[in-house]
Amino acid sequence: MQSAREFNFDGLVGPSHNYAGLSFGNVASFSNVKSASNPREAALQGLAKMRELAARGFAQAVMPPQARPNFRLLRRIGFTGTDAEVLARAYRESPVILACAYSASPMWTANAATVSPSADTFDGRAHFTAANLNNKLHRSEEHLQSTRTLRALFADERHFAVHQALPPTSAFGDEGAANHTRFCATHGGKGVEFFTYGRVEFDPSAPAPKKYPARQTLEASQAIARLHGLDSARTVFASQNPDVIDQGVFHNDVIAVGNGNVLFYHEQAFHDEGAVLNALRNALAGVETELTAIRVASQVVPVGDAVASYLFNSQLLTKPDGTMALVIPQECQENRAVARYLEELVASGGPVDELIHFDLRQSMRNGGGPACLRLRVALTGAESAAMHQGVIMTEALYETLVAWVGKYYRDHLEPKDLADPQLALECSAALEELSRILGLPGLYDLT
Ligand SMILES: NCCC[C@H](NC(=O)CCC(=O)O)C(=O)O
Repeated sequence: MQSAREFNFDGLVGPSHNYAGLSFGNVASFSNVKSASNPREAALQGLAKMRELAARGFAQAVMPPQARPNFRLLRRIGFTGTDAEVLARAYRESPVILACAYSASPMWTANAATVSPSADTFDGRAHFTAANLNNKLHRSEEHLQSTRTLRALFADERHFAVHQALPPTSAFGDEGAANHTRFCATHGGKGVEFFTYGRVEFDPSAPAPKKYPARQTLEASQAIARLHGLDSARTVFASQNPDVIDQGVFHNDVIAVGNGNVLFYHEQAFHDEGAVLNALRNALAGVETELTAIRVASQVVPVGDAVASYLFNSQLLTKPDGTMALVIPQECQENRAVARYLEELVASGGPVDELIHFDLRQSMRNGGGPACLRLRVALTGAESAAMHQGVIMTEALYETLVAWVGKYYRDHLEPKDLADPQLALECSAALEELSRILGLPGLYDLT
């Protein structure tokens, strides 16, 4: 067995970060619709998290933002003319579609792809499948750039396979790693891959939410397991609890998180809690690992508090001494039930003995917490040497990126600003310079 480290690839917030209320079923996105955003602060909050975790010795990398606005989308649906004319007409005729073309959402890289480390796959390569995100117009084209970016970062086909997104239809609704967790004894050893879904396309009798959409289907999760060549004895599929989707749990990572042998979850997360725990225990026995389940009861933290605080959208990170830290948003400290629970958790003598909190308010206002902002990629030493090195977070890269943000980012953006042709020019100049900083020429197709 090779040793491996888990890298967290955090999405760098783009220069047009904004609140457009585009995600029906995501409570925060809906309630902050059309409020003013601060792209500069958003980017700096994300960078501060990356810097701190890198400084603590966690393997940390940055995933570049996507080009905005998406002129290809706007032109394809009939907005013609110069770039400035396209923007003016889209703003006049359909400001919501202009907002979709300007969506901030690629910053949540947990939705960029599903990743299976090489220890789990049939050919011993790390496999990635870009998520089609086809439940929402504003996210449905992210996979094009995600595939391009992943292929630029993980170009060496001896080590990596980057699959294109699943067919973009509701039968294959796929939201990437937000509905996927891997359990293992060590990152380099064989693991158990755990897929959660909200709906089954071809079984109308399967549980499904009534009010809000289920974004992930079983069919999509199964397709990814097939593409990655996972061993069925070490793969578990589980239905989310449709009732909690209807309370704002639009991705499973809003109500559960796993790391190593630990599953930290809310008692209402799954349709059949007992069956999920049994399936995980059995699969983990095959890799000589025992599941540690940290279950949070509704009486202690009601689902509403979990959604409001993003307690479970935390990162559970293994520290060098084997204990775990929970990376939480500041909102957890501000919610009385959650703050009290967390105090008990770290004092309990269990695996989690430290809390690391960050102010991620700009992201949280769109429904993205610490876990949404990162894509986990466990890599062996040879694999991490083979990936593109320019995205690895260092103090020097942090400082360069802070200066870059200072040069290009506005500190105030309102819906009407999306029609300003100057903003589009600022975005493309910023990304052109960023691709130089990261050593990724040709990262963007800016034609
Ligand atoms: N993993 C967190 C994803 C949050 C994301 N929010 C958004 O797209 C909101 C965008 C807006 O409303 O402007 C979503 O719901 O998919």
